[in-house]
Amino acid sequence: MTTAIAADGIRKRYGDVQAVDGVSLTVEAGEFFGLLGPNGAGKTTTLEILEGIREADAGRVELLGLPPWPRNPALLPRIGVQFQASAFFDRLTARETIRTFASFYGTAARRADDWLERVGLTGSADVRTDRMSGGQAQRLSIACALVHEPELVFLDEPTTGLDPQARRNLWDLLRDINAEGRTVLLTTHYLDEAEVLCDRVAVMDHGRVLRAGPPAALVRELDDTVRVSVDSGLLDPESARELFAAAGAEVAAVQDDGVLLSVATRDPAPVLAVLAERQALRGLEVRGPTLEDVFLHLTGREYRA
Ligand SMILES: Nc1ncnc2c1ncn2[C@@H]1O[C@H](COP(=O)(O)OP(=O)(O)OP(=O)(O)O)[C@@H](O)[C@H]1O
Repeated sequence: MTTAIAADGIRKRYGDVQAVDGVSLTVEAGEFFGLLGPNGAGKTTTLEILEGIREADAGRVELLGLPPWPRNPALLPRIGVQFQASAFFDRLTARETIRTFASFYGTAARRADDWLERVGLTGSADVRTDRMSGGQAQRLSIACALVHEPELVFLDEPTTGLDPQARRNLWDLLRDINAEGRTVLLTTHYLDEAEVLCDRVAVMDHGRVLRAGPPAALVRELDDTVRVSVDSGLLDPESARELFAAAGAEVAAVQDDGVLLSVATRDPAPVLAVLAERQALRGLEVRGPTLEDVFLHLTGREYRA
C-alpha cells in the first residue's frame, strides 16, 4: 500500500493558542479517513496544513510523497480541496461556478457538466449559488473539489447543516468517490457518519491526536458497559439494583428517567434473566458502546452536533 498522507509532529500556534500540538498521522492510498474532535480541537488547522494552504511552525508533511508547503504546483492537479460554500463567486450560477473551477485545471466544460449531473444539480445548473439551498451548495462545493478528478480529496464538514435525507444522499456520493480509488480525508461533527463511512478515524482534542484506528477497533478497545433499557415504571430502580446483585450481576448504574429504566452493566445475561423473571421486558433495548462513547471517554466532553 502506498502512503497518501504522512504527517509527523506538526505544530501550529496562534498567539497564545497552541492550535496543533504535535500531530502525526498516516493515511494510506485509497483509505477513507476521518478527523474527529470537539470544536476548537485543531481539526481545520491540521487539515489546512496537510492541504498546503497553511504553513506549520514545525513538523513534516508529505502528500503523495511530496511536501505540500511551500505551495507545490505538481500536487495541485492531484488533490481536491472542498471550499466552504460561502466562498463561491458572487452572482455566478452553479454551472458557471463549476466551469470556472474546471478552467483552473484545463478541464473541459463537458466534464464540469458531468459532475453537476453526478451530484444531482443538472436541474439547478442555472440557479445562482447565493440562491441555492444548503444541500445544493454543499453538493456543488464537493463537485468543484472533484472536477479535475483528483486522487486525494479533502472535505471539511461536508454534511454539516443538511437534513438527514440529504446527508444520506451525500454519504452515497462520498462512498462512490472512495470506491473509485480516491483517498478521502474528511472532518466531521457527526460520529454516526464517521462510523459508517470511515476506514479509520483519528480523535483529536487540544491540538493532539488522542487515538487513531478503525471505528470498530476503537469501540472494542473501550470495553465499555452495555446499556440495557426497558420501559420506565416496570421495576423501581432500588429494588432492581437489589435483584441484580442477588443474581450476581455486576451493575455500574441503574436509573429511571421517567421514560426508560436503564441499566449499565458488563454482565447483561443475569440482568436480562432478572428482567425476564419479573416480566419487565416491555420496550427492551440492549445497546453496545458506539463511537460516541469512545469520543466521550477520550475527550471527556459530551458530543455536540
Ligand atoms: N486564524 C486563527 N487565528 C487565531 N486563532 C485561531 C485561528 N484559527 C483557529 N484558531 C484557534 O485555534 C484553535 C483550533 O482551531 P481549529 O479551527 O483548527 O479547530 P477545529 O477543531 O477545526 O474547530 P471547529 O470544529 O470549531 O471548526 C481554536 O482555539 C481556534 O480558536
